[in-house]
Amino acid sequence: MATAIALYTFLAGCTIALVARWITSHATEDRGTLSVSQKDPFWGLDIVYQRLFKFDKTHINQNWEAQFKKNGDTFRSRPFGQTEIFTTSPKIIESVHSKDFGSFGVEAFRRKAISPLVGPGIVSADGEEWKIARKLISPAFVLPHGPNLRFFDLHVSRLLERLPLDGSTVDLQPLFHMLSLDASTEFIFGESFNSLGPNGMSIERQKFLDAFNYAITGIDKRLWLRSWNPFIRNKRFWHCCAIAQAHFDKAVETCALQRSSRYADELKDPVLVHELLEQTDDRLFIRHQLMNTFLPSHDSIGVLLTNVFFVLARQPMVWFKLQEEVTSIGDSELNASDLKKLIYLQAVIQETLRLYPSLGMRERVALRDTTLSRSEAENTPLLVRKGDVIMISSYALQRRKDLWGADADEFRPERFLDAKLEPWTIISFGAGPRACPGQRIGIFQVAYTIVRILRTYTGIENRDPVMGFEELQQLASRRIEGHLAD
Ligand code: HEM
Repeated sequence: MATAIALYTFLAGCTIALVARWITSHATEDRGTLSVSQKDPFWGLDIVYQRLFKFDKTHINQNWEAQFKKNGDTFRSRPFGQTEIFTTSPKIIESVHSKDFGSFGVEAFRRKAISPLVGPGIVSADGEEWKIARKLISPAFVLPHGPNLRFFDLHVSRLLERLPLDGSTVDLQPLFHMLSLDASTEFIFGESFNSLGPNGMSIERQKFLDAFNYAITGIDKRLWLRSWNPFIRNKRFWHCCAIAQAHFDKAVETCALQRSSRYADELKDPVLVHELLEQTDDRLFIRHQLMNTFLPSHDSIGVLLTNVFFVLARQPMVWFKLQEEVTSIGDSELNASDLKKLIYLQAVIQETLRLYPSLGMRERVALRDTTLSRSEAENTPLLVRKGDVIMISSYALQRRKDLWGADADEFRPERFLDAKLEPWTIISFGAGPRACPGQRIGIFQVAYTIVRILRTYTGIENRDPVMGFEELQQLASRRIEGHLAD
């Protein structure tokens, strides 16, 4: 009986909360000429059902792209009374990311989901808090002479040692993720995890990584559930967060002790922990900033390299063209400016990011009432209310046929050589003040790794029975399976 009363009280409470939310979200007000993607005008239960049960989990980005094809470049829906504006309009994207940057934030939906693991910091902060965090970590990304190769080169050499030379099959994906981990830990702590090293990672680091990876799956759920988060009960998630944080705390202490010897080597790239230790003694704050940077960086180049080789294995012509370009510069040592001159290689990386962006959909929440215009031709401005969510699909934007041509779905790197790009039609690294600070380092590392592989191997052959790109959504989109190269 008591249980039944509690259940009914709970359901009544939920209904009242939802009605209040529906009323306060101005459900009946005209939001410009936007098409609406839902049949149930009140709760949007049809779209909730569709997202939960009809969306193909291995093609989430394509599911959203299909919605844009059906409803136009900008449409809205209102699941449970929450207004969501989905868009691939370059003009709206420009406003949200740049012109009207201050009216939009991420904290409302990211903070509660992410901070149990990484704490408050750049990834989940808005306003002043975000500005301070961004300013603090920025010096570590300033590399006046381009990234230093000495250390990254060692990681790539170790990767190459693990690739067979006898034509046998190899799964590249886990190796690229190890490379990514080794490079990002080098950048953050000045000492790599060396997962590709001869002895592999230490047991302690492996324990940290397992805990961190498990916690990420929890964060992913929390991001999806938004305000329903408190209903998740998972002791293991909290335990894993604690393990990961303890590892970072210990690493910060060790780095603080090594500080004086660190600067003896002037040739080294800046290291994030040391840049932060220069600016503050607050260890908890430092741990938060480090973990906030580790989160987007630890697998970033791993995902991109995997996607590049996914394409190369399926399009040998692209591989041969790359090899021609790389051969033309001989066997000389490579620095950042040499790599920039390899324009076809740069185009291959850009084209991979266009078709397979690691963040296919990103959200922003309106922090105040504002208006946005959709295009030069569209006179009616779009009214956005405080609390509305803007969902920007870079995946669908970067495949729009009216922006990229009839062959938008095809992998054609030449498009980056031929034509001048229209602004705000590609946002693979984000854009505006919040654009990825690691873009230069990331592109450099990816380009360098590809060149080293091209110099070692004459060809590539796909041995993956799955030809299409199947996604695994885990904060970022990545491939489910590795592909196999020769
Ligand atoms: C090479 C592959 C990479 C890609 C495709 C990529 C992509 C992105 C994107 C799309 C965002 C913006 C997210 C948003 O708008 O909400 C972002 C943010 C960020 N990225 Fe990257 N990233 C890469 C590499 C890196 C690296 C190597 C680092 C660090 C060493 C890094 C650190 C960050 C940080 C700290 C942010 C948050 C910036 C802020 O909110 O102000 N990324 N990245």
